[in-house]
Amino acid sequence: MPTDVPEDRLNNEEKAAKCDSMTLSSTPTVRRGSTPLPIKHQLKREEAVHDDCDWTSGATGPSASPISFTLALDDTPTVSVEGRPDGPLRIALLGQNGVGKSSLSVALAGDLDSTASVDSEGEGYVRTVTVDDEESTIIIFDNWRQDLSALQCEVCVLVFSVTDRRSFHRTAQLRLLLRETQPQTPIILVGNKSDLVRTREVPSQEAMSSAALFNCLYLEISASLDHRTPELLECAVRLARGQSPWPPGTSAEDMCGGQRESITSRAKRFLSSLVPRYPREREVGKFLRQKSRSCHDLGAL
Ligand SMILES: Nc1nc2c(ncn2[C@@H]2O[C@H](COP(=O)(O)OP(=O)(O)OP(=O)(O)O)[C@@H](O)[C@H]2O)c(=O)[nH]1
Repeated sequence: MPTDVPEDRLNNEEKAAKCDSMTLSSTPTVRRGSTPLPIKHQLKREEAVHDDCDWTSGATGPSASPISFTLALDDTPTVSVEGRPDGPLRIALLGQNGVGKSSLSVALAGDLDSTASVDSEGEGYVRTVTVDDEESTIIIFDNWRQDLSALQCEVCVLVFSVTDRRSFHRTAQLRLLLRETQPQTPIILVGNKSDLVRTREVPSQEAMSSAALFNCLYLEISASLDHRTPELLECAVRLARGQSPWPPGTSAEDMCGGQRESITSRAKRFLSSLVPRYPREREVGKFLRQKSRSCHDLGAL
């Protein structure tokens, strides 16, 4: 597994840092997904869109196992936060443009009118959440645009779109950079847009394997449909607290066990339950098979 970070990519991150003076540790700024970005950000967005990520990462094609909520490796991924952080828990969403970070941060922020604060000063959604009967204040950072080494957060959520292979490659790059700059920060790999089944480019199995390489969680969600976003939020909060991502008293087996059966096998099971299994039907089947065989042997007619 490569550990060296390509120098040009690091330079890009440095360039991005120079272009932008925002810092996470200072007062956070807030941006809604629909808020137009300043020109300099739009330019950076363009650059990122045209950023050529030519990483090969295995087979493409239809998803072998469309598991939507999965633990990649073991049930206790590296949790590096020593003790409980004092301040708000910072959750940073990173990923290529258009993968759904803004949509996800809004989904994670919940009901903005009552639970999250969005103002013109910051760049993050602040809300109070109760996870496992414990209240925590969290800040969700939608879009980190600076040098990754300056990123300060308790959990990094690397988002890609399952319909965009390049965005998946981008998360691999980001993970390498993060492991270089802050190896202790827990990472959650998130495959968004799982609702777009027909245009999927990244099979679940491949994403899981990739996450396993980095010993991080993999979750498949749909920010638009708010599918699995509550689970993501809970996992992120627990990891940020320095806990296991799963609810107390449960394990990865408990969490994923009920979802192991793929949609394909569920569909097969459903279809086979529709096929009549009466003796008369069997008789008809036998007759048809005989007839069919007889077509190959005209002498039998
Ligand atoms: N079908 C589907 N579309 C989604 C989902 N999440 C986001 N989108 C759409 O994807 C597009 C991009 O979403 P954004 O949330 O703006 O993505 P982003 O990563 O914040 O993009 P930038 O702000 O450019 O970095 C929008 O049209 C969203 O409606 C999803 O789960 N399913």
